Amino acid sequence: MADKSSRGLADVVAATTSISDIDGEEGRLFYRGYDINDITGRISFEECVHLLQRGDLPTADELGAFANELTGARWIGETTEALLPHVVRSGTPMEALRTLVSSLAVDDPDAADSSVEADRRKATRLVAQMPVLVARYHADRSGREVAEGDPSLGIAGNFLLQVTGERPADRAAEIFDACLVLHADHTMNASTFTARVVAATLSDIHSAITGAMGALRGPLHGGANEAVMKTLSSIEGGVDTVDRFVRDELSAGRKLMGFGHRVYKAEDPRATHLRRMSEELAELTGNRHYFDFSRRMEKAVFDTKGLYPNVDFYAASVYHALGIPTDLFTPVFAISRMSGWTAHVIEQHEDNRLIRPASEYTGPVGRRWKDISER
Ligand SMILES: CC(=O)SCCNC(=O)CCNC(=O)[C@H](O)C(C)(C)COP(=O)(O)OP(=O)(O)OC[C@H]1O[C@@H](n2cnc3c(N)ncnc32)[C@H](O)[C@@H]1OP(=O)(O)O
Ligand SMILES: O=C([O-])CC(=O)C(=O)O
Repeated sequence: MADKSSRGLADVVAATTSISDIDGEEGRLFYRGYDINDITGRISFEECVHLLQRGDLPTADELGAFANELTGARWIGETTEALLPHVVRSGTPMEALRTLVSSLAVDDPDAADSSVEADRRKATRLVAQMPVLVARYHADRSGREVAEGDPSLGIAGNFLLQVTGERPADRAAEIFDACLVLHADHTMNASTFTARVVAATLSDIHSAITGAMGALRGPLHGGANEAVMKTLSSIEGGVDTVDRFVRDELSAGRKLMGFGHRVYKAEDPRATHLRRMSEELAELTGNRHYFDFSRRMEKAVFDTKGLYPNVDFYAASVYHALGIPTDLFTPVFAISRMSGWTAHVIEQHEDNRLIRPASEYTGPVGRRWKDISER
């Protein structure tokens, strides 16, 4: 047994995986051996899901069949439909969606089957269901009918259609599709690790995903994209006030969300792509406000603290420009990460061992019981 604990399990190798890999020194990310820089903008999210869940990029025939499977699974089931009006009334979107994702298990046709083959079918279904669930949630809380889905659109385009109520421009759908690819998997991040811990008790895939949703929600993980938008929009004054804002926040000992990373010692490669997308959308929409503020903040944080932006930083201005409501940014992350989480649950179940690390005891020793009257 290791004789020293690692705070936050930093640098501990907690699993073997063939799904994704990171070179933190060089700032590189690989999905099943493909460099993210090579595939972003070249593969669709559907191809990415196939790669993560099934091991390879699909052939044209495989992609056709897989896309049909995904389109056919754009439903949420009677139980979730019935639960929806109850959960929209309270809590944040991630709280509601965590409950709703769990309820998807009830009407899943493979609910009673815990085989790896059934895991695969459930995994594909969950990827198709998540965007529908987020869109339905948003429509219900807004007191309107969800826009009718379009089976000719992929997951990205259909989601933008159903959330904004407007058919997205082709380029907007392409950019969002690339965002989904960029967020799909990231080795042993907190939510994926959570999913694997749950799966490793031989619990079911919906339980593992429900746990992952809870872990993703926090502002130190997926919740940071929403926090970034709130920070950017809280800055009063012009872009020149950003330097002072950053200085004040950092000198008060507060963290700036969207910066720093446990693994990357160089720029997060996803941030490089998202920065470009943010700039392109600023040009396309004719509104540079949040892009300019983001650039200035990035420079100020780097100059003051030497921290790089992570995936959540430029995702905020990109999602905002795409018309996605701020409190749906983390649910959007979950739509994409569902592909990685489910791939990891399958991998865990295929070669399982209970995940049960050790701990280092730091409490008192040698205490003796006293009767309650003497304590
Ligand atoms: C999809 C994702 O999950 S990406 C990450 C999303 N999360 C965020 O953006 C939240 C802001 N970032 C952070 O809190 C951290 O950088 C994390 C959680 C991502 C990584 O955490 P850790 O590896 O545990 O690093 P830790 O929090 O210990 O930071 C190390 C040092 O850098 C500082 N630091 C790290 N990130 C930040 C930040 N965003 N703002 C200010 N200071 C920071 C810490 O204060 C600490 O300084 P110290 O050594 O002087 O005390
Ligand atoms: O890997 C991490 O710790 C967090 C992260 O960037 C992600 O989950 O995408």
